[in-house]
Amino acid sequence: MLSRAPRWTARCQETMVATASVRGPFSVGVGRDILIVTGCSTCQRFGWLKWQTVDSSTQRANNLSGGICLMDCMHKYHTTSEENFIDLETMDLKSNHSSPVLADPVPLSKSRLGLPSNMTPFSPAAAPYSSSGLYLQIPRRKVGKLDDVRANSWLDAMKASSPPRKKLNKDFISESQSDETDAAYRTWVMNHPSALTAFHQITAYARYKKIALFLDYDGTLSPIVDNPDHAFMSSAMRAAVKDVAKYFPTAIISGRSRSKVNEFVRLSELYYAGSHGMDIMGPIRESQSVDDHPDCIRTTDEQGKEVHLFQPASEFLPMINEVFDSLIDITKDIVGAKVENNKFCVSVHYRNVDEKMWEEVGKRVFGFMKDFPRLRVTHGRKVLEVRPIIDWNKGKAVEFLLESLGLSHRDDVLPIYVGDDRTDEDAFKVLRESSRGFGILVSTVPKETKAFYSLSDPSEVLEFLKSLVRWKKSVALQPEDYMTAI
Ligand SMILES: O=P(O)(O)OC[C@H]1O[C@H](O[C@H]2O[C@H](CO)[C@@H](O)[C@H](O)[C@H]2O)[C@H](O)[C@@H](O)[C@@H]1O
Repeated sequence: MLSRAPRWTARCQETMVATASVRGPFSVGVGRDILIVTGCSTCQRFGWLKWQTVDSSTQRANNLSGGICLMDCMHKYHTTSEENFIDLETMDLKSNHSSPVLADPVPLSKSRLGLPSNMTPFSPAAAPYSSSGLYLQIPRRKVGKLDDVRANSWLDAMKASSPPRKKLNKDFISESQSDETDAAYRTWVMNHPSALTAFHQITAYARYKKIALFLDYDGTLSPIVDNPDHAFMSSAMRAAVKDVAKYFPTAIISGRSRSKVNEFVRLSELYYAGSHGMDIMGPIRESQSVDDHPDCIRTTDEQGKEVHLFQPASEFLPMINEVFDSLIDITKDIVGAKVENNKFCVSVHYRNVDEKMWEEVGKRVFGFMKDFPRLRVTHGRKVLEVRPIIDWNKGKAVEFLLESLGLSHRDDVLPIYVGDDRTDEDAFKVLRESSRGFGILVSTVPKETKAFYSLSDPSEVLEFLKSLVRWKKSVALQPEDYMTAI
């Protein structure tokens, strides 16, 4: 049963399930209905709502009636972490549609999470509390009402999924709006300094360490373009990535299929992880934990080199293919919609769909995915991404690759992850929480992020990679430093 009592600021309305500030998993009940809300210990975000029938004499749930995911995180959602502060008041729980998955509508801020101002996501939590008063009285609701909770949020998320670029924005917003935008960006950059401006700081820290570089592809190495098949990287970027890979172990971790990203990058000196890290080709090292992993096999790459192939979602392949075909079919009459097969995930692009039709795209995709409880839908940049519900993401991929490279559990290793999208947050978080390395978010607009530094766009990423190489070459001229860093 529940070990901690929620701290309530209770309020219940028809359009809102409940208003509460709580810690840890809790349940809310009246009569025979309870609502269980759990947060995620990994993301420290609001997690799932489940509603259950409860035995009124024992107050124990005896029959699972339904559940919805309120975020795009699929970590283990059961947690007793005191860090899970949840503020339902901030959730806009209304609308009339039903779907199995409700994605995170907007980036969550500390206040949205209900974190007290003196508590960062990394600080130990506040005092424990007693186990009394577990149930909040809320009006009995029809399941339909709970279903109502969802749809507006995915539409909002679709709209917010790729804010207009700052430069473009300036063409059609007023000067004062532009000033405001710039001021917000400047404030944000103070909290997430530019990795170029702070380059000396980064290298000072990296001087006696071995850097391992992890790079996202779309929006990081290649600019965001309308046609996903045309997201080519420039030859200057290719040369820079090739160069950094000479000095630092470098991997690309993309939402694309591994073969597609390989085709774009065409560099054999890198390691590649496709499908949001669910398809990793990494080096063979003497790492028992990698070898022992049930989803990992030894094979050879195109050059005949022995490699590790790790595909933790391989059992989902037939299902993903089926979903891919169906999603093509159900969106074929929506002008501009494009469905992309990323092997262990499927992307439904709506960048080129008239905004008036976005809701229709969402309705059809979420409606269809209702029949696939083992798959989930997350939001990328003007794209809905369908993927297996497994506890695997880009953060896990970073850990796996570090292990494969023999770089885990070493104090002298500095992993750096550069990415622009929400799925990259899992990697930023892993690095931040392990205090091992740091993330660099590529963004022209302020975003809630676990990255430490920022870069505005791929052209700055290029500059950063070139600076790393220049720095490394200069360090290499100093033999003792070089030897330490190897
Ligand atoms: O993890 P990533 O490498 O960043 O991949 C995420 C998605 O990237 C691609 O879509 C994005 O870039 C396209 C090309 O610039 C753009 O048209 C689209 O709107 C963006 O969402 C890719 O096509 C998706 O499959 C990936 O999931």
